[in-house]
Amino acid sequence: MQPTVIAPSILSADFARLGEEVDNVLAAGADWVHFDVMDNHYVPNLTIGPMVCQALRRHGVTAPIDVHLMVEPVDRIIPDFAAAGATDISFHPEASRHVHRTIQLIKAEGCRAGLVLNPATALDVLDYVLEDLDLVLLMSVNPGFGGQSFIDSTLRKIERVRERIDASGKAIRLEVDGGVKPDNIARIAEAGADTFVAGSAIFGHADYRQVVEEMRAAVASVR
Ligand SMILES: O=C(CO)[C@H](O)[C@H](O)COP(=O)(O)O
Repeated sequence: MQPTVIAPSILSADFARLGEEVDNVLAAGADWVHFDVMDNHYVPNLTIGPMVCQALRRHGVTAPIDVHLMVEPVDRIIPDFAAAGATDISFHPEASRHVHRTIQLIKAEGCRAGLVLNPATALDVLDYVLEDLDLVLLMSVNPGFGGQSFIDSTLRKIERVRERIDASGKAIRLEVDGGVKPDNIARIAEAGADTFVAGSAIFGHADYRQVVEEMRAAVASVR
């Protein structure tokens, strides 16, 4: 299993002070910046694009930027995010005509490639591409909005994906996104996740360091 990563989703940050918010959450001990891109087409919400990613790099952010593309079609925007400083780019299989080709495109652009599975997406989609991936991102809410409740059936899914990653023998991260909080993160880690996205739980709290430390301690208690 990969070392633990806590990746705050900036979807719940104060966009009017984004650079400062990202600085503060990284100073509080977060590992990655999780960057949610919504197009009002694949999901019914609209957020931020490559210019904002580039602005964070220009602001001085050096941490990995983990881009979650909720965008359809997806291929055209991938080079723009790579040029803007993304390190990890994940996409939904439904948003790509040719999933294998999209994975190769992300890698050719110098980024780590992830596939995102919605709560109702079957694991079959991993059958012929798992070993090409650097990351599997399991959504534990339906994509589109922050602040939703964790869907408990995701725990069984995390276990199944953990088995498949371990059987592959590859260094593939298992990331979970949606409704992750200090009081459920241990169960999520126990099921097999190593990378944890949390938006409202972190940015909705006055003390980012306290939440990040609480989350990391909860994960450490079961790993
Ligand atoms: O991808 C997302 C929604 O599509 C968000 O990253 C996710 O929901 C995180 O927010 P929260 O921790 O508040 O649930």
